[in-house]
Amino acid sequence: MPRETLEVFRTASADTPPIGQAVFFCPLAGSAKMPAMDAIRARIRDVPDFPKKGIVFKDITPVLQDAATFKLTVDALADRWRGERIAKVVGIESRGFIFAAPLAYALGAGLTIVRKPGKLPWERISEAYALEYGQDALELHIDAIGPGDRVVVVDDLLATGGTAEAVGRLVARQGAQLCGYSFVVELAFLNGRRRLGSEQVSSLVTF
Ligand SMILES: O=P(O)(O)OC[C@H]1O[C@H](OP(=O)(O)OP(=O)(O)O)[C@H](O)[C@@H]1O
Ligand SMILES: Nc1ncnc2[nH]cnc12
Repeated sequence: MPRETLEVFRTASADTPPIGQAVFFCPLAGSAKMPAMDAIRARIRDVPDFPKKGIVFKDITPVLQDAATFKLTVDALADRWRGERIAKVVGIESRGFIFAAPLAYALGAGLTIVRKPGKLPWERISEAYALEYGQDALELHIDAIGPGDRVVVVDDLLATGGTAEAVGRLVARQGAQLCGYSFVVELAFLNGRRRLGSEQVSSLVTF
């Protein structure tokens, strides 16, 4: 197992309740008895050895499957950016799209999608970023955001920060104003926020 793979995906699992317990708590999500962030945290499932042996994958599908928890997750993301005159929410393929679209709707902002190579049909710019083996890239339509647009970049999870950092470069190349990055989950031990500029980063749940 390459060392970087282990570091990116390994997360502590001891403090995450089993999913059966989370189902029990669901009706209290967002109430005084169970604050929103705890309700979200309770529904993030650790999956050991996915996608490779030694990796603990943070599975967000239980957050999505529960109506109350999905709603309070989107509401919590929106609360961070309400009143900030955000013109575009930039969602990162693919799990970032899940949260970026309802956030854009909640803020009355446009949705901009950043996609993996070969998916966007129109004229585009591209930024490479490091993976465990070699490189990948992300792409943005040239007419998606423009000079002065106030934008927030959204993804489900911050690990090393390489993905979000590449998107930050795409945003900067278009002359848009990056107001910050929003994540549902942050793997703090990987220090991704330091790479992005800590003051720029907000996340709902930290492991
Ligand atoms: O901070 P980093 O170390 O760059 O890692 C975080 C990225 O990894 C995951 O995406 P993945 O590439 O697995 O794609 P997916 O959303 O299509 O599953 C996650 O959704 C983030 O985009
Ligand atoms: N541990 C992890 N769980 C889910 N997505 C990830 N992306 C990078 N590391 C991850």
